Amino acid sequence: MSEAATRPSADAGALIASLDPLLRGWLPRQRWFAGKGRPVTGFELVAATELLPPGAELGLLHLLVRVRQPLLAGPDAAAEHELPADCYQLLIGVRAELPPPLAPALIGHVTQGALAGRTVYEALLDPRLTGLILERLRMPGRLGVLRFARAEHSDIPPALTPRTCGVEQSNSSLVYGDAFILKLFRRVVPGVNPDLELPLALARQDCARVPAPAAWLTADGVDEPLVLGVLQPYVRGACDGWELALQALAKGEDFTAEARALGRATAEVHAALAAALPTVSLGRAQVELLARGMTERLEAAARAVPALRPYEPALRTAYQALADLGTHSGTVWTAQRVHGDLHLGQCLRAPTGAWSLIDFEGEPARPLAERRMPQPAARDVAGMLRSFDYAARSYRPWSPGWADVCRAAYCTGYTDVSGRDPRTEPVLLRAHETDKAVYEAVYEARHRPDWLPVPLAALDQLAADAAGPRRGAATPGRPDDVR
Ligand SMILES: Nc1ncnc2c1ncn2[C@@H]1O[C@H](COP(=O)(O)OP(=O)(O)O)[C@@H](O)[C@H]1O
Ligand SMILES: O=P(O)(O)O[C@H]1O[C@H](CO)[C@@H](O[C@H]2O[C@H](CO)[C@@H](O)[C@H](O)[C@H]2O)[C@H](O)[C@H]1O
Repeated sequence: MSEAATRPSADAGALIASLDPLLRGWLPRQRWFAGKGRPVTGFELVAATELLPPGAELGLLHLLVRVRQPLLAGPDAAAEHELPADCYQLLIGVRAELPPPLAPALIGHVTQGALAGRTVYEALLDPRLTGLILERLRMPGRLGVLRFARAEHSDIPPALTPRTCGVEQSNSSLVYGDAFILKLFRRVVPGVNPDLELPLALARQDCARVPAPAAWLTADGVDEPLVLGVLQPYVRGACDGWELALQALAKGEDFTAEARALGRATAEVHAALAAALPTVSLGRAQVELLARGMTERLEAAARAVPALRPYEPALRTAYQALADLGTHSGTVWTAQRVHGDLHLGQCLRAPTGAWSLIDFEGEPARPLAERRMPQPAARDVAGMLRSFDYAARSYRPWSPGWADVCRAAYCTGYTDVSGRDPRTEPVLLRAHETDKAVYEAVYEARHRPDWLPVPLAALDQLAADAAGPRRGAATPGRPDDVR
């Protein structure tokens, strides 16, 4: 293919036909493949771009591929996507033969078409090819449907040594010289990706809590624009909040100072987001809509995860209480852009002790339009409160007291900066915490069934609280009712 043949063409059609049998076997095994549990019935090429034309020795193809899969019942049914077929970003290396260190990258040997006789493989495991991707990002411009952009004043040195980021994740990341990290989105959805939009908005506010995008990769000229990757400064020597929380639990150490610092960091990011992007007042109709959305997610989740069904009637009352408050008391909440999937794993602590927040994509299974809607800041607060509970419950013996004090310290830190204590809105907070735990139950049923008891235990407690406050617990509305 030449550069002119970067849109689907007869050549490109032949290319995908030749890769089809190999991708069918390889794709479902990838951690980031969102369609697990449903058979792959075919591929449709959206765009193919040669980042390095496959010459005699080496080639690099950038593919956007729609994966056809039937919708089945089960946990997936709660996670409808807005596209008829999910679109994935693939970076395919092409060689005559794979050198032994690249053996784990193998996708397969092509037997037909222009690449017949060649070996194709996961390009992100090949430093020669990932180095080339960074060089492209350093030079703004277009290649086929791909557009490489760079932030003004960003300084990206050449020839930084690339390595893959070892963690299991929903996307794929590459670290360059411990100076930058490039996140390449795997399942890509049309429209503005909040993982680029929000960090750019925060950078405009000089918010130091979020690494500012240095360069990014998008596609246009396809059906709708797509955000494909974001390069950000790498927080060297950082440890994420989840690891730190587990270490503290293992050593029997207090984590409340960190929890309070995290509360402050969250409030700073919320303030910067509220300053950068529109906020709205949630009147009666909007609160009803919010509560209805939560109820519908609960219903869908209960259809998909049978273990949720016994709690459904009691959990509904948490949402009803939210709707009632909005309707009858005239309470008006403010909604703003939020992180959307905040948990301890999304918080990085630098060796200096400073916390950064990352991964503003929101809950990946939710439609993009929903993820980009202004929401009460309580949504992120609830995500973090759930995360302290997760950490405490994942450690044996379970130490509920550890979670209680962290949750309270987090809220105190949030109040330090915002002047608003999230605990003074217990109905709003409880509804969001319930909604988050319901999401987690679906997430765990789908990805990590062994972890399902963690959100279920929380839902059990939330359902009991909805029926009446637990004995010895503070009255709802009192600041210490957060646990
Ligand atoms: N700016 C950064 N500095 C250091 N490490 C980072 C940075 N951004 C991400 N990471 C690391 O990469 C991992 C995955 O990043 P994340 O944005 O959460 O991807 P995903 O959406 O695929 O989960 C994080 O858990 C963290 O370990
Ligand atoms: O991969 P993402 O960061 O986009 O988030 C997804 O995976 C998370 C698990 O890796 C999941 O988080 C849940 O488990 C965490 C512990 O592993 C816990 O700290 C979180 O509180 C809990 O929600 C997240 O929900 C999911 O979207």
